[in-house]
Amino acid sequence: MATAAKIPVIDLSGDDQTQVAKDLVEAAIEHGFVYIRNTGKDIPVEAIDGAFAVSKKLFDAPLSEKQACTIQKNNRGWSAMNYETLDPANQRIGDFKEAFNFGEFVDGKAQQPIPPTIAPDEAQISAFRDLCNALSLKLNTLLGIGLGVSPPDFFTSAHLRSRGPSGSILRFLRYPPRSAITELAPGADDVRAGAHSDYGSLTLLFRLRGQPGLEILLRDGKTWSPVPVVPPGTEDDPAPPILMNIGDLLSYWTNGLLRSTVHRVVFPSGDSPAGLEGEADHGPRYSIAYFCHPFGGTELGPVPSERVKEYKGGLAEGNPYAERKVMTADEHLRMRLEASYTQLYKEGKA
Ligand SMILES: O=C(O)CCC(=O)C(=O)O
Ligand SMILES: [Fe+2]
Repeated sequence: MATAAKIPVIDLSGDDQTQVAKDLVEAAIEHGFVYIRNTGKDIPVEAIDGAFAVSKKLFDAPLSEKQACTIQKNNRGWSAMNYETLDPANQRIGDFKEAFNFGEFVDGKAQQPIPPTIAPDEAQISAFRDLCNALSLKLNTLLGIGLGVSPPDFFTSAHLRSRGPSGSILRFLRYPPRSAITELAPGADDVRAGAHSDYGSLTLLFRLRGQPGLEILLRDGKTWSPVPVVPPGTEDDPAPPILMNIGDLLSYWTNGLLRSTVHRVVFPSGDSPAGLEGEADHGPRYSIAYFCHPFGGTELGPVPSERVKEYKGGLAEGNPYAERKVMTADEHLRMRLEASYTQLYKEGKA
């Protein structure tokens, strides 16, 4: 039986920030994933609880309200069950999930249609997105310091709003239990989210206790390893850690030194795998992701860092996108969206 991934847990509030930066970079090189201990300093626990409450409300809203917000080529809005296919080469049908993507807000107002059911919560969603953005900037700064990039704020400055619009997205996700799916009943090989790497620079992921399902592809390129929601040492924290992972753009910027690790979400298997006791769940699963992107025109060549220059290793296993194929952040995003939303882009070409 698969054993839980041994992903390091980091406390960003450590006194020695140089050490924190180094630990973060080592985890990003070795695993591409790191747990950020959540003691409520960067993102208050109430803000996370509040965001999950709004997410539940959103997905429970009448279908017509969600359909009126159907996802567009700007990557904003609602994607219905099976609409997105994260691993088109290997999936029989699309992901068994619903998702809602929020792009930027201006003065607390969404710049896209949102379901009337959550209109009273608009400012709260905007504030949560801001908190995620601030933590992402902090992590980008630490990565720059830990890698010895010159200047150390190289990554962060590519993410400043003043540089221009970015593809950053706050995403609410709801995965129904297998038992609740009547049409297109999932078969043994079907997944809640197909194997993929993330499209931005880095991702923050919020999960709920007892709702497992995320797996990462290990360095052998074939073993899937479950990622516990509450890893050892964090059981008494006020909230599960925030999971941070490296996306394709930080892989490009570092010639693959930082790993854009392939991951997926599966249906619960029934038993708790070793290290995941208490995480066998049969109800719906909710998660929230913040996909941090630099401004769209950002060029993705390798950054000025000796560590990056010296790196002659490989790219993340099973990730066909870990090597740069395009020049800018916008071009990359467009390439990835075209591959996972075939219907949306086919309609446009007709
Ligand atoms: O729901 C999760 O745990 C992960 C979702 C994910 O990987 C994604 O949306 O990119
Ligand atoms: Fe992902």
